[in-house]
Amino acid sequence: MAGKLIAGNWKMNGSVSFATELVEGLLGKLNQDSVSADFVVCPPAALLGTVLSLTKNSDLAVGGQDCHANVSGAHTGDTSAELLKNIGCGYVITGHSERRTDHGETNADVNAKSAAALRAGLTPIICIGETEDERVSGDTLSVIKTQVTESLPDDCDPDSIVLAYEPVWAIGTGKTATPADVEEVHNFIRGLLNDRFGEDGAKKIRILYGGSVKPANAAELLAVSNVDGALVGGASLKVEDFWAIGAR
Ligand SMILES: O=C(CO)COP(=O)(O)O
Repeated sequence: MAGKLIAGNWKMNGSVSFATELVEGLLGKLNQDSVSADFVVCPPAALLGTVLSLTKNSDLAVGGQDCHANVSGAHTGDTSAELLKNIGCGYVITGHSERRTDHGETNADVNAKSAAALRAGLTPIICIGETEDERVSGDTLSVIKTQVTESLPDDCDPDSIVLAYEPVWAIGTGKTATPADVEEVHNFIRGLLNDRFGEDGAKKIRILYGGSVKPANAAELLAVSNVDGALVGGASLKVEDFWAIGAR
C-alpha cells in the first residue's frame, strides 16, 4: 500500500470559478511541497470537465461522486463508470450514505456500481457506516459486516478498491468518532478483509475514515491503526484545510 489517500468529496457544492480557484490552490501546494499522501478531489459531475482540464498531467487525481451500473442506455441524469473513465477520472465514490438515504441505494446497488467502476478501470471508494440509531443499539459491527459483505463485488481485486468508513452520525455534524471508536471499526473491517482476501490481499486495501475530519483532528485520526486516509466533506472545500489534513 502506498501512503495515505486523502479524498475530497465536494458533494453538491461549487461553481466553475470556485472549482478553478480550489484546484489551482491545491496544484500550487502539490508543486511546492513534497508530500507522501495521495490527493483526489471528487467534484459534482457538472464540474468534472473543469477540474480535469486543470489537473491534466498533475498529481491531483479526480473522481466522480457516483456512477450507474450500466455502460450506457436510457438512464436520464446518470453517468456511467465508462464515461467517467473516458473523461479522465481515476476514482468514483460508491455507496455514500447520502446516496443510500436520498436515492434509496441498497448494498446490492452499491455492489453493482462498484463492479461497474472496476469494469471501467476506475477505483471505487466504497462507503459504509452505521447510523446513530444503529450505534446506540449496539449494532455497529453487525451493520458494518453486512455492508462490507454485500457491497464489495464478488471477484474484486484488492489492489483496485478503497473502502471508506463514514459513521453517518459524524457526517457534517461536527461530531467526530473518537480514535477508539474508529480503531475498533477499522480493525474489524481489516479482519473482514483478511477473511475474504487473505492477509496479503487485505493489506493492499486502503480504509479511509470520513466524518467531520478537519485539520484539528486529522493527525489524531490518521494515526489510528488501519486508518489509511480520509474522505473529507466540508473541509475539502478550502485549500488550506484540505491540504493541512494530508500534508503531514
Ligand atoms: O460525507 C463525508 C465525506 O464523504 C464527510 O463529510 P464532512 O467531512 O463534511 O463531515
